[in-house]
Amino acid sequence: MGPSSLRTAGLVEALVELGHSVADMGQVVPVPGPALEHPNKALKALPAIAAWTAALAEAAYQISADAMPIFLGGDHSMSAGTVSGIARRAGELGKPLFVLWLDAHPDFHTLDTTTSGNLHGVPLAYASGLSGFQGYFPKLQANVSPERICALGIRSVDPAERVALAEAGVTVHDMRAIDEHGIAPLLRAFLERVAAEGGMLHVSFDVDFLDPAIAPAVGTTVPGGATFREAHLVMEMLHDSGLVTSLDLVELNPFLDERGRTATLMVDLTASLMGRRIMDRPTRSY
Ligand SMILES: NC(=[NH2+])NCCC[C@H](N)C(=O)O
Ligand SMILES: [Mn+2]
Ligand SMILES: [Mn+2]
Repeated sequence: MGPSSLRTAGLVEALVELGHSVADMGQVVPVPGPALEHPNKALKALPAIAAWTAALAEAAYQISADAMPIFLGGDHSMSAGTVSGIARRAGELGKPLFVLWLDAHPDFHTLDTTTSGNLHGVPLAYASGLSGFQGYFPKLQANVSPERICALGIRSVDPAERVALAEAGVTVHDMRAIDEHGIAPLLRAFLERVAAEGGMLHVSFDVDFLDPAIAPAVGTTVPGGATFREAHLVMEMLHDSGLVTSLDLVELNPFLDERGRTATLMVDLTASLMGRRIMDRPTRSY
């Protein structure tokens, strides 16, 4: 329902109004795989998510050759496919891939460490090449280097994730860091790294990055998220950087929305990322 809701809220129209040409590629179709038995009995919908991951990785790899793909979810397990597919493309282009993970959660579980069994909790670990997916998820053709990942807005981390993030060397800017330093300097430092290395930048935007007061339509709300102004600032800085090459919009659940306000906000934030601005700015400000 998430993609339909984003379309209904006018995503395509907003992009066209900004001068972009948009091709709606419709739905990715997964090919069902065999039933899979895993020692972690908590895992939910493992064969289905493995099939989605394979189909999305292939779609992301293909589309990223000549367009800026925007992937509409669906829950965040989608990004196991999109990030790994983009990583394969980046590898072929000989460009380092960076990932900005906008989320309340790092989604850095493996199939062995998740206790909820919800596979939207694992995509970043999978796309980073962590072990513990072999034989269940598609074999990774390329991964994103964990040192090139920046997770921003984090405020709910499980114990196993905390350990794995530190071991892997992921940059985590939690809400405390945002409170203390402001969101702009943290993002600016990351964008400067991407630019210095001539990298591609994939942005994975989970609705629960936002404060539930402005974005209620998500199943995993956590209080104390990014404000309306912080979120638009992030999007505007990303636009000004000229570095973003692909985007995920995930976790929107319209059944939980109030008069479409979350869907509308996600469309408006995407518009900011794609060039909508209040006033023209004389110089780049990131
Ligand atoms: N994409 C998300 N909303 N992820 C939430 C994950 C929450 C928790 N860490 C879990 O693994 O169950
Ligand atoms: Mn997430
Ligand atoms: Mn989340």
